[in-house]
Amino acid sequence: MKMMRVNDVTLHMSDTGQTERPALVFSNSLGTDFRLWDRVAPAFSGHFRIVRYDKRGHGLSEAPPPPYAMSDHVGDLEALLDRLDIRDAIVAGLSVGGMIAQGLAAKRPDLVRALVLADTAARIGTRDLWNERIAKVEHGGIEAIAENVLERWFSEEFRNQHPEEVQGWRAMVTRTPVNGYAGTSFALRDTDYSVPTSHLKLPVLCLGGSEDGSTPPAVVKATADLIPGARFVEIPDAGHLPCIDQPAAMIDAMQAFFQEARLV
Ligand SMILES: O=C(O)CC1=CCC(=O)O1
Repeated sequence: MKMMRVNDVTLHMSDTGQTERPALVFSNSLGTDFRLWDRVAPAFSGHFRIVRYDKRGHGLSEAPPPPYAMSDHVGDLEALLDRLDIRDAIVAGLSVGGMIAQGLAAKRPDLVRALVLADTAARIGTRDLWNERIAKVEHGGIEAIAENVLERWFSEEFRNQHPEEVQGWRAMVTRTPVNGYAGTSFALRDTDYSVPTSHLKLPVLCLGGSEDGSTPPAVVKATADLIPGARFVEIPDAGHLPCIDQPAAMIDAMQAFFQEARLV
């Protein structure tokens, strides 16, 4: 276990793969920890230094009281990469992790060489949606929203075919500290990166799961359309977490992008 204190918060992280090679950094979604990438990260460990971390309020990282701002999450990743002496990373972020990646690329272009934005957007949801979600978890805990979260994360077919696995993901989301879940929901509520994201100038791959109930493919594509030269790929039979239900397709799309953009 590796813990690092940066930006006034203690983060749980992992730093593996080829330490002398360029870094591929993963940032995960609301209610998940860095095990989210267990099926995808190993495919890249021969070519890259692989950095994963639990953002504040998630996994084993510290969970300060809410609210959080997206700039807190961006500042945490910025400080983590500075501390690890990493420049020119490929940052792959899913959902809010993809927003953190967009924010980092806009703030510190020296840290980010390319982006993989999976099941994310420049703005996710509405103010009302996040206010309602925050009220529910603050009153009823994560249990109060768990079933709805799983319905957005996974297609009905996946939930029927993999009930034990879905139970594991349910455990992950319900064990997320309320402070962390609500804190990050405030950050989502208050963030619209449409303008800074439209000014990004780097290779970007946007991925959308065809069955994503949270950021449907059209929403992801609308963000891809904001970014000059960004490529959009829809992953068939994938929900909000293609790294879980379609990891091979996600790996293929990333590998093709890395080759095309001469990142490997
Ligand atoms: O809707 C959900 O629960 C999924 C989600 C939205 C932002 C995020 O990171 O995950």
